[in-house]
Amino acid sequence: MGSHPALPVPTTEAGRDGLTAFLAAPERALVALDFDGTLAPIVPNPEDSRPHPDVPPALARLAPLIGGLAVITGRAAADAARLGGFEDLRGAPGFDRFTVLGAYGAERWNALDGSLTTPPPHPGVMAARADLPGVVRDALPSDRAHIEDKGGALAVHTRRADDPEAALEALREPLTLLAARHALTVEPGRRVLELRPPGTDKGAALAELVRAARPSAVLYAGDDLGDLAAFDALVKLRDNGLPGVRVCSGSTEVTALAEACDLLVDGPAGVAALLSGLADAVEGAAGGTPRGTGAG
Ligand SMILES: O=P(O)(O)OC[C@H]1O[C@H](O[C@H]2O[C@H](CO)[C@@H](O)[C@H](O)[C@H]2O)[C@H](O)[C@@H](O)[C@@H]1O
Repeated sequence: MGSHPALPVPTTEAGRDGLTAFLAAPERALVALDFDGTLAPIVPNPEDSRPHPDVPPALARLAPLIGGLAVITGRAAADAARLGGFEDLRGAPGFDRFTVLGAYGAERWNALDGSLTTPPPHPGVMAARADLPGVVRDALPSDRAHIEDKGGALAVHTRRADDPEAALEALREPLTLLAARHALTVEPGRRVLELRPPGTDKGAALAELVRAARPSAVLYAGDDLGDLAAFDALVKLRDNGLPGVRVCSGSTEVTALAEACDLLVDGPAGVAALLSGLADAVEGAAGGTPRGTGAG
């Protein structure tokens, strides 16, 4: 890896190779980013989630310099586009190729035309919706949890409970049984257990983006347990010859990603600094001129 003062150095050799390959041909590189905890700081109410203030300018600088930019999130795709302010970026340089893969890859929002693709409602979600309030009440007679109805999935949050970790543990078994009754899967996350349709994950979503865009390198950043599937997919892609970097947006709530990553940064502020550092490095290498129109 050449010297780029604005860029942190990955701690693994594969990560350093990934970043070197990224910077060698940024106009063919793919950047895929998780939303909550990676672009947006964690807040008590999911509806209040917004990108860190340094994220939009960093994305605006980076998008025209690279081959492809995507958000892969557990949020509904339309919700992420709205909360992320991505609708406002439509028409901005480089955002014609920007896409949000929501619901762990089951939904897609395209910045090019604002189109949204969602799967038909899953019967298990519809059935579990009716049972869920009672199951939560029975599991937590003396504490509270908040149900987030995402349309295609149901998330039970304990962040606002008196004892969030104990509440999560009390919910784990009853929610697992409820999910099994309705052919759903339980997706654990930061103080949340989500009931969602099976059949996709962030690893499959990332692999599909790579299959479609055929980038020369890929960088994925995430913070939560659902992002481990994307880390695993990136390792498989690397085994098959595609260089890549796994970036962890660090937190004290989830440590598994920090142990599995090539580069640890300090939460969404650190992710924004990394994105901006990438733009600096690309612009520096090109003598201040944006590098091209991309391959995505
Ligand atoms: O894949 P992501 O973009 O990371 O989305 C995962 C879940 O994120 C949201 O929940 C998390 O963020 C909330 C807002 O900061 C926080 O209150 C909660 O404790 C976190 O778990 C979102 O609400 C979920 O729907 C997403 O699945």
